[in-house]
Amino acid sequence: MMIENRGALYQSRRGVGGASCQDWKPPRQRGPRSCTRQGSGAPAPGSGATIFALSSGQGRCGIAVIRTSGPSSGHALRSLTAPRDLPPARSACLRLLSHPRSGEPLDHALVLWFPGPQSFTGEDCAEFHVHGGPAVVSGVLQALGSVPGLRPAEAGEFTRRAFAHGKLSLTEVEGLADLIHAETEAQRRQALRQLDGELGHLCHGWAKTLTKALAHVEAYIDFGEDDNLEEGVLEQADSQVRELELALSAHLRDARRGQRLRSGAHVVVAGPPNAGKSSLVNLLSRKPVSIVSPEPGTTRDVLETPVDLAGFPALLSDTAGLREGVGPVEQEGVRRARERLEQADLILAVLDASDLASPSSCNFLDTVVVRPGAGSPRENSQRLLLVLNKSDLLPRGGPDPRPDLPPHLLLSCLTGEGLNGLLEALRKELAEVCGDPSTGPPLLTRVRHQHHLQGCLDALGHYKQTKDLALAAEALRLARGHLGRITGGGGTEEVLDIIFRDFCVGK
Ligand SMILES: Nc1nc2c(ncn2[C@@H]2O[C@H](COP(=O)(O)OP(=O)(O)OP(=O)(O)O)[C@@H](O)[C@H]2O)c(=O)[nH]1
Ligand SMILES: [K+]
Ligand SMILES: [Mg+2]
Repeated sequence: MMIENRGALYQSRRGVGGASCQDWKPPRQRGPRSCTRQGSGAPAPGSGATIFALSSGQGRCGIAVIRTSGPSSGHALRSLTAPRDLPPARSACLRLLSHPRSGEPLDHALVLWFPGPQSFTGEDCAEFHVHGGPAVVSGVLQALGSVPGLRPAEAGEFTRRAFAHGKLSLTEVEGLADLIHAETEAQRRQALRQLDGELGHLCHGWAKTLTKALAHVEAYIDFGEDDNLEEGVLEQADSQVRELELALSAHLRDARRGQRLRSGAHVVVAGPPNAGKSSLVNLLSRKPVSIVSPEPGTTRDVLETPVDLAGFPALLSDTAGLREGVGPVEQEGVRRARERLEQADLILAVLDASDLASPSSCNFLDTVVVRPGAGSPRENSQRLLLVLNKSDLLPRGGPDPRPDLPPHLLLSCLTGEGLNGLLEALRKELAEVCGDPSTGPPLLTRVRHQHHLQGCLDALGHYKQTKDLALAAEALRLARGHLGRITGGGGTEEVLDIIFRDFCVGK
């Protein structure tokens, strides 16, 4: 805040809108999942009804899990297991399930009873672990449908109810969606950390700092002329805001990484014709994605394939060999290859180790790899791994073919020699590109997170610029509102719809 003469700038006794920092409820502390949290802002769609769904995957399987959530869960469980009573809470019991109307036996199943609020959704829940045959599953689903007050669940409705009852924050809901969809180890780690509430905790910590700063500013507004007020309250608020700005900026700089970890890093394989680019793509994706042939200029289009590269998700692109003076079709391929290179997060630059002196190799080294000392560091934080392929064609145990080249790896796609070294190098590079979910700070995996952090930062910018105490307090409230929305406070229905759309029925 740029306050020059505080006495003269005193504006109002309570700031704009009159809301004090007391209005803001500190978010739930992590603890047993039994506690409920008010004010998540999302009404559960159709809450009141009891929902049921198959929660395990579709199709024939050993065990299928069907669950219910809502006030009639206990009644449903009793109806299907009559004449037995409800099992003890949270312990598995073997029961004969029968149709409540016809009495026809359906299956011997393990049943579980989770009285609310100590359940996933916070409501009364029941689980039926039945044999996974399609007829058993549909029989039990039909039986549940015949119990009054029960209806099939919509996609994501269990999780939405958990959110509405304060069992999960919005970032945790996103973590859960990501965990269900995680295809690589790094994605799983990231999702689990988010589900465990790490990002939420970070935001809560930041929001707490803002609440303190706001309290200081409001105290000054209220008692600025009082002698009792501790010296330097506004300076304290300013320094808290400065620290927060630094922290938020650091996280925003990393924002792209988390998004890459969610959707896959762009890894582009490029090099002169016949270097073995397609051979490498096939080797890394463990399937014949691209045609390999001794004829230079085989690959023309950009061929994309999603792969798990050393535990990280990547979109691997094979491209046409870069060379000049070719026909129009190959020329178009070369143009597309160059275009794709610009979008790469990581370039896998491939050269034929036995052909490093050819004009196309030299040209590629000069224009794409850029020799040390010859050019500036790569723009836009793009990374590059230089791979000299066909090492099997070099004399065995001979010297490095080109010690003057930038750091490089030797590989033979033919024999597989050097593949482990390449995967290890890829793991390190991708940890830079996507962030390392085993060690790094919590990642911002969604544009939504980035948007609100930026909004918070902008509001802090206004705080610093304004000379008006009331507006400064308002800017702090706005900044805190953005942090709250990351974890789900006051979320609009549309945002919730988008997030819950990631879920399937039964989750
Ligand atoms: N000896 C040896 N030959 C290889 C190796 N890798 C690929 N080749 C051969 O090199 C030739 C070219 O391989 P490709 O994978 O088609 O090369 P490319 O870079 O995709 O070629 P273009 O798409 O034409 O630019 C093929 O005959 C491959 O069998 C290797 O490690 N050692
Ligand atoms: K080729
Ligand atoms: Mg090729």
